[in-house]
Amino acid sequence: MLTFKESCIGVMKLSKPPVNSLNLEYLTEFNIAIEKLENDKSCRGVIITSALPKIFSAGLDILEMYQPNTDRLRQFWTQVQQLWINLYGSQVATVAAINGHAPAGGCLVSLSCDYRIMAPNYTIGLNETQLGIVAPFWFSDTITNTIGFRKAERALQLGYMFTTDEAKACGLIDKIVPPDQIMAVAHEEMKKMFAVPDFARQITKNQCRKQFIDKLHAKRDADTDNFVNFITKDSIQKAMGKYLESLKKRKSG
Ligand SMILES: CCCCC/C=C\CCC/C=C/CC(=O)SCCNC(=O)CCNC(=O)[C@H](O)C(C)(C)COP(=O)(O)OP(=O)(O)OC[C@H]1O[C@@H](n2cnc3c(N)ncnc32)[C@H](O)[C@@H]1OP(=O)(O)O
Repeated sequence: MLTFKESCIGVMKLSKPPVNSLNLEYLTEFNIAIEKLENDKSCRGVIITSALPKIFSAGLDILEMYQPNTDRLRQFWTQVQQLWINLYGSQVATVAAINGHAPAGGCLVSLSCDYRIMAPNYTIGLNETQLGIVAPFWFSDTITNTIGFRKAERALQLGYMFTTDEAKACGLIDKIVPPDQIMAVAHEEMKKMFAVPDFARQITKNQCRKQFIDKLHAKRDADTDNFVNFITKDSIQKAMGKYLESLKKRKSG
């Protein structure tokens, strides 16, 4: 993770080649970095983007979920939950500068921010069902809160990956920006949020989001148990094995 501060704005650049997949170690690093910025009194905003060309993040590292060690799998999921709690509940203003593809966990990271700008000709969405897995309730709450129930239900069922244009049309992202302007526009959008007194913006954000974060807090252990029980099922392991094979075939084909 490349993290630096530009005045009162923290910039986090995901930099885990080849595709910024989020494994246990990287999620832990991500959480530590965001918590550090959150606790820095001089930091009013955070921009999350990718240091890699063409990929914002490929989402959760599928290899963590394929033929897993159960203890590690539990730790992995605890870090995924924590990342969402940290980002969705963040008191600083957050902008996702999506400069590449953003499937599944990559999409969730961006949906957890306050504002999303995206470069053209990429794809974004919660494609979990295409892997034969199911987005948990807090993933689905987050997309529903962004694009509304009907569109979210349809997109979740299909595991639909939106083009940048489609994402803009349904409100999954807020603005389409050429890649060379994405950081400049992220700073402009940040300034708009800074024009509102921090405490008023923060209380409003809490009013909108707290109930959803509280819901996960109340069910956190059960959510981890569900995840581990679900992922370790033979049928789910088979489906994930097939998906991994299809990724490799697509590469060679
Ligand atoms: C009922 C109760 C329910 C309880 C809860 C249950 C379940 C929980 C749900 C868990 C949620 C999971 C969310 C996720 O994030 S799952 C991950 C989904 N991600 C994807 O599907 C992305 C797949 N990848 C791609 O589409 C493409 O790789 C790409 C990101 C568009 C990039 O394409 P390209 O540039 O062409 O690169 P390659 O495809 O060649 O990939 C390079 C390299 O990286 C490997 N790889 C890609 N993505 C991942 C990944 N997410 N994890 C691990 N590895 C990945 C790919 O296989 C290549 O590897 P090799 O070089 O070794 O071949």
